[in-house]
Amino acid sequence: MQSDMTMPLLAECASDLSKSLPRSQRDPVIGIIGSGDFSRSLAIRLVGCGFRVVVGSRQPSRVAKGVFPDRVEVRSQREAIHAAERVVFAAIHPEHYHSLVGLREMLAGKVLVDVSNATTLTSHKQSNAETLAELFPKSSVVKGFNVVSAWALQTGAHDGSRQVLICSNCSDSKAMVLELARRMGFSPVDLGSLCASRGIEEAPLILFPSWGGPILTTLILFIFFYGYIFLRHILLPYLDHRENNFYQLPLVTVNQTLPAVALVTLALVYLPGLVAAVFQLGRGTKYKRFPCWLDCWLCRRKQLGLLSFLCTALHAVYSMCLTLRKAAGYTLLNAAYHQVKAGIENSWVEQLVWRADLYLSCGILGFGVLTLLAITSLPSVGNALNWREFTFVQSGLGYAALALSTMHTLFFGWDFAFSPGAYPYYLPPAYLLALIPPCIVLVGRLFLAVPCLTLRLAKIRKGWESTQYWPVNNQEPGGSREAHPQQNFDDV
Ligand SMILES: NC(=O)C1=CN([C@@H]2O[C@H](COP(=O)(O)OP(=O)(O)OC[C@H]3O[C@@H](n4cnc5c(N)ncnc54)[C@H](OP(=O)(O)O)[C@@H]3O)[C@@H](O)[C@H]2O)C=CC1
Ligand SMILES: [Fe+3]
Repeated sequence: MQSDMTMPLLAECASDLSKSLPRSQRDPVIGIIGSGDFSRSLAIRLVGCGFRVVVGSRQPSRVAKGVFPDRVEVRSQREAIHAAERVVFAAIHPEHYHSLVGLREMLAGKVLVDVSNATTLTSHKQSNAETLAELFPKSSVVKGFNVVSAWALQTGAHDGSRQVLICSNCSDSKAMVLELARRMGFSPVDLGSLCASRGIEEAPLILFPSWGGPILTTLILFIFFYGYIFLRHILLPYLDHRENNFYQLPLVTVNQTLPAVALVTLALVYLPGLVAAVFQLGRGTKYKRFPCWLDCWLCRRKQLGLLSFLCTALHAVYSMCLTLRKAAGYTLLNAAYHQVKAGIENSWVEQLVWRADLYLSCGILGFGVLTLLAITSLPSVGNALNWREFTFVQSGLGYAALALSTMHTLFFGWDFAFSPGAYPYYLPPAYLLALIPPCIVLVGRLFLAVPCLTLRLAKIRKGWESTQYWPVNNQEPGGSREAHPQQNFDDV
């Protein structure tokens, strides 16, 4: 590595990068080898951030006009490396790295950024960045800009995809690339030495890393409620008195399961916030780390909320299709026949009409608010909101959605839960079980709204700490005391 030899120059360049330079000839020149898709996205982003870019192609004349913005120069690979002050991106596939060996001396002393992704998950292979470092021992190889899709490079999407992972054996070169990433509007994460490069390269291959837990939770809830409803409504009546309800399996049982899963999942979105608030109140500080399980749970709320939304949407569609079923037609005809036989002319029951209307209205409103929550959780929409608006939508409207869904279920149950007929085989209806978590959350939220608790929590979230956390020789809060650089989770 060239860290010793190039240190003063690299440091100088790093400080250059940190300055907000006007778009002029003084802008740092960045070289990109390769004129493919990634190169194009990177170049657009770089020029947009005030850098001058020279793309190095094997055949510059073959690169169509308009592929790159006008401010990007497309030259030969040699010219691009020569023009680049310090940083050269290798935006070519790793299989072709050896084709650059002839340029080794030109690349000596420069920072060579490897952006390649792995194509397969292997535990024994050398990473692409390590291969590049072996091929170019006189250059400082920095691994970086992975996980970011070409789309994110172009749009600068304000979500997790803004995070770029960076590692290198040369700390000065790494510092420079970290600063470059920051100037490009990303949130770079320093992962240490080049040993971390394989993990970085393989990161994009790991599918839905943050969805595993929420999907598994939803699946377990689905299996539990489906099994429970099957047992209570279908299997036990069949074993008991040969009542054949198996026709309910594909639609009715699924439609009873979905709202139960949706309700519990939605409660699981708001439960960790309450638990976190209880932790903060109990500890009297917000600077102490939450337990890992709570941290992890808090980070999965968006996914749980979206899965709850999916179940609710499916429940809405299933419910609308219920009347289209053959079974619904037969049931209606049978009921009409029995009514005629019994000589009943008017079957209108005012109370049941109110019940059905309130039940439907709460359901529709709850679904509407949940849809709004799902839309605002999209990065492009969420970014258009300021912090207070986002908190209002995600927390205020979130609780409204939970309350409406709970009321929808309560109106569905009406007073049925109090009749002995609701407990065949001593099993309560599934919706009663599903009501437990949201009721805990709503009651917990009301409890936290008690003024003395709200005020204490607000103080803690503004940085106040209980006296037990003051250092012995500095009994004044806020004095020279340094906050723990740990958990700072306000959004609970
Ligand atoms: N960090 C991230 O998230 C992402 C990283 N990548 C990585 O970026 C790299 C480039 O990907 P992408 O732009 O999609 O690929 P493309 O196939 O679109 O472009 C590759 C370019 O490499 C150049 N090249 C240089 N030498 C050779 C050679 N010997 N044979 C063939 N081509 C050569 C070509 O440009 P020319 O003909 O002008 O020389 C070609 O346009 C890959 O390593 C990929 O893994 C890609 C997407 C996202
Ligand atoms: Fe419903």
